[in-house]
Amino acid sequence: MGMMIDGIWETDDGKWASKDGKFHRAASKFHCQFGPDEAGDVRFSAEKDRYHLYVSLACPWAHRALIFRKLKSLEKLIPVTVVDAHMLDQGWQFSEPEPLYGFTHAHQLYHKADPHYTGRVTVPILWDKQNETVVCNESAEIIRIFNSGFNDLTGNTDDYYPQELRAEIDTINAFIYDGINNGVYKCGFATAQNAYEEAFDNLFAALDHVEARLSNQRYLIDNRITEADWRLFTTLLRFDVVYYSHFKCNRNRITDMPNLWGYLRDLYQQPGIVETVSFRHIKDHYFYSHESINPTRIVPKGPTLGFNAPHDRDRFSA
Ligand SMILES: N[C@@H](CCC(=O)N[C@@H](CS)C(=O)NCC(=O)O)C(=O)O
Repeated sequence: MGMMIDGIWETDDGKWASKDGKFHRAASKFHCQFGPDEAGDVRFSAEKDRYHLYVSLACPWAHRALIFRKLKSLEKLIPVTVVDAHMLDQGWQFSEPEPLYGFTHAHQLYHKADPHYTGRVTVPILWDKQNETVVCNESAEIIRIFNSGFNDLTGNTDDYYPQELRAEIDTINAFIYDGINNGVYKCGFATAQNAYEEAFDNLFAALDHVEARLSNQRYLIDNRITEADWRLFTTLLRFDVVYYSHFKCNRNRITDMPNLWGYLRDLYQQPGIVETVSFRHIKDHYFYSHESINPTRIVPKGPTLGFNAPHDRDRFSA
C-alpha cells in the first residue's frame, strides 16, 4: 500500500515495513470541529449541498459512515461516491471519474486538500465542496458528526451517542477497537509468527468477552442500539467471509458463537442496513488487493451464510 509524501504519491516497495512484524495503524490526519469551537468560530456547519462522502463498500471503517448516513436520513443531503473494490499500486481508484473534479484516484483529493499532505490515503473521506478540503477522514468522528450535526436539517433526532451513555460507550469502543476492529488487521498484517499469535489470542479473548456479555442483553449496552454496536457490526459482518481465512482469524467463525451470531443477524436485519452491504466488494477488495497475503488473487466463492435467518435476540427487549 502506497502513501503520500509531501503531496506526492509513492508506491510501497517495502520501505515502510514494520521492524517488529506487528501491524501499526497510522492515525488519521484530518480531524474537524463541526459546529462552533470553544471560541465560537465555525469552520464547518450543517448545510445543504455542501458535503460529499467518499467510501469503499469493502472497508469496515467507511461502512460505519455509510450506515450513519442511512440511519440519520442524510442520503439526500450528503451524496456518496464509492471507490472501486480493487486498491492497487495507486491506492484507492474510482471506476468512473469522481463527480466533483473528475479525479481518477483518491490521492488526488488529498492533494487538493493539502498539496503537502504526508500520510495514508484512506477512506472514508468527508469532503467540503465550499472550502474544497477534507473535513474529516476519521470514521469515528464522521459518525459523530452524522449522529447529531445535521438534525436541524433532517428532523431525524435518533441518538446513537446519548449523553448519559457516553462514558460507557467510549469505554467499550476502546476495548472493541483494539481487540476486534483493529485486532483482525493485527492478525492479517502481522509479518512475524509471534506478532500474529499475540494478535490472534487478543482477538479471540475480546470476542469471548463480547460473546459472554451478549448472553444476557440484546446489545452492547443493555437493550438499546448505540454507536458501539455499529462500530462492532462492520467488523463482525466481514469476519467469516474474509477475516477467518484471509487474515487467519480461524479459531472460530462468528457462526460458531451463538450470541454474536444472533446479534450480527439482528443488526444486519435492522431497517436500511442491508442496502449498505456489498459482499461482492468486500470479497473482491480483500482477496484481490492484498497481493502480499494472497498472491494468486483468487477470490473464494464461499462461504454461504444465512444473514437473513431469524434470530431470537428480541427475547431481551420485553
Ligand atoms: N482510522 C481510519 C482508518 C481508515 C482506513 O484505514 N481505511 C482503509 C480501508 S479499510 C484504507 O483506506 N486504507 C488505505 C491505506 O491505508 O493506504 C478510520 O477509521 O476512518
